[in-house]
Amino acid sequence: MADYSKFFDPLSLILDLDEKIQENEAVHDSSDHSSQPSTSQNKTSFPEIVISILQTDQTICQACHINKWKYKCPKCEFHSCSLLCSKLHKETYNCNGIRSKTTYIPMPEYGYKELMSDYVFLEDVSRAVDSAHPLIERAQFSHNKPVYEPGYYEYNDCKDFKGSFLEYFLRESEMVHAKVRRYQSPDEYPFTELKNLPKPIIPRLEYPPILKPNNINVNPKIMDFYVNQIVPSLCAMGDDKNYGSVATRDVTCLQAISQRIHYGKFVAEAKFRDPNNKSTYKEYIKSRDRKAIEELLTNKDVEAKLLKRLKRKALIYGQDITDDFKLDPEHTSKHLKIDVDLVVQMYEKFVIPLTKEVEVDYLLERPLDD
Ligand SMILES: O=C(O)C(=O)C[C@]1(C(=O)O)C=C[C@@H](O)C=C1
Repeated sequence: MADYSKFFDPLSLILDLDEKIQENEAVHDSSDHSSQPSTSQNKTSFPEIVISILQTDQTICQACHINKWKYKCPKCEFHSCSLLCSKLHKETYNCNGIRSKTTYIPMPEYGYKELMSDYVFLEDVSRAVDSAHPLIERAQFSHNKPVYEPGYYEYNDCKDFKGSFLEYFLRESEMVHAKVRRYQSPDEYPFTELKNLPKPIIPRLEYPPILKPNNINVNPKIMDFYVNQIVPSLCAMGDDKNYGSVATRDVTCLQAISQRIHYGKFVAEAKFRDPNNKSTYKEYIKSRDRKAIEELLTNKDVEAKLLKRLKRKALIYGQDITDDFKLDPEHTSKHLKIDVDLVVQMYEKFVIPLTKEVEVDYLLERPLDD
């Protein structure tokens, strides 16, 4: 953040100084009538006055140092009293006044508005693209069934592991990630049970405690759907022997889908905090009415928009850029590396419903008192 201790408008400082000096002199002049003799030693010195102005109390505008502040810059928290002072701080600190989506906000100030704004931001960057994009990469390889067959390989470094090559590779990846505290982040959930993962080797990061404590983890469902439905329908039949490449892509896909779906917890928290719906949510939660909760949090318009955007993005990112490539305005499948309709269907039939399931589960576990 900018160092405001050095910020001042010279003109206001002079005016302010003048005022302080006059006040100071008035105090000392009037003290002539008191029992305290006025001496040059007990007058406030010039540097002291400057310091006292620069260390103004927290209620004063940080631009003019005269008026009480009224506005707090959403980006850098600069306090200003007027449009003019706000403009001045923007110019001086080259601040655009737009709240950074990644800025940490202390929990008491983190309400429905911030949660929704973060959610919309994340929705943009991660909900549609990030979880669909890796699928395009995975679709470049054949199904490669052995990757998913338990016991296909024996693992010399862990003889008693009987899972598939994908599960082995996922577990190894998650062990490394656990060491660098990936699963302490409230939007990251491992597929491997936490008790089988090593402790982080670096200290815990403090995240704003937005979510209420909960144990919801739908990764077993995601794994099942991914291996048995997504991969076989998205990839060409057969075996091209690229097992390592396939496993790396699978891990990326699974993590992206998992993050997207578990993000439902944040969405649910935001929806619950919405002052317009809070009491209705509470009522449905108290009566354990899953269906009513789901209906209340469903927004069909958002779903339709999301699917439309997903299709557009998959069409664009899924284009095969060959030498004779020309952007196909009709988006015909001639240059496509992925079955776009299948991706959309997958979201419609599985990703969105499971996100909603997470939202409902979270709300049913959430304490009602705040
Ligand atoms: O955006 C929301 O409001 C959500 O709850 C998330 C989501 C989704 O999975 O994308 C789920 C349910 C809503 O009907 C719309 C979208």
